[in-house]
Amino acid sequence: MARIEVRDLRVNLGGRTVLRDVDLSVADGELVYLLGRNGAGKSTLLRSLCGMVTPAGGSIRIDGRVGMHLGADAVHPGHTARRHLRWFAAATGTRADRVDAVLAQTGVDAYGDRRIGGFSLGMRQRLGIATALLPDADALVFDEPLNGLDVEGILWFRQLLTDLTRQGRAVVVASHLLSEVERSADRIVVVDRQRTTPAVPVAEFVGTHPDLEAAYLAALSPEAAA
Ligand SMILES: Nc1ncnc2c1ncn2[C@@H]1O[C@H](COP(=O)(O)OP(=O)(O)OP(=O)(O)O)[C@@H](O)[C@H]1O
Repeated sequence: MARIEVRDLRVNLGGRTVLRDVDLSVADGELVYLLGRNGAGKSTLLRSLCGMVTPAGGSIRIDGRVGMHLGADAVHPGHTARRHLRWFAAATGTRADRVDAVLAQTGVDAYGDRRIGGFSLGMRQRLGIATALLPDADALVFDEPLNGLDVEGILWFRQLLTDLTRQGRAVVVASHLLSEVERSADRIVVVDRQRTTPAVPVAEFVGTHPDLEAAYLAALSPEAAA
């Protein structure tokens, strides 16, 4: 049984269907990237995995804990990074000593006692990544974690994803950065017209196209009909 199992998922938001017929399985040690246009439904799928959106149909099963980073702004600006993580640890029943560990792991320890309201986007992304790492989870979900990271941060995050999957964790990431997807995805899913394509390995997805970008563009529905 896969760590993450989504079957026939349907999600309605604001009176309209955002996702339908979504199936997705992610095994331990696997990194699946979600691609798709702005507004396609990637965040909605990730939020559904995390139990933050109630599906209108279908099922979602995740075996074990989920670590989540669903956006750089899901924090109280008046708190320090350390206080945010302590609060989050208490709220999720996580051992308090993991706060210092993830602060160091993500580099947030350099500004851990500053208020989040004064953080740059990259600093907030790192804090979000720290929050996802905090529960030492079996499954991890990251929504556009690369936006705002500097070059060293992007390299660091790529290595982090490799480490997380080598440790046997199931990881799902939404991103528009095809260069990163190409480098590290095990499988790719495109969210388009409320549906998802089957999760396939990068080489299979690219097929006879010259590169991932060409394959991705070919996989999209015509924009006018989206
Ligand atoms: N709370 C909400 N109420 C109503 N509609 C919503 C809500 N949240 C999202 N939507 C709609 O659901 C659709 C999917 O949005 P979602 O944020 O999942 O897209 P996305 O693929 O993550 O986009 P992006 O690449 O821009 O981050 C959009 O049409 C959006 O307007």
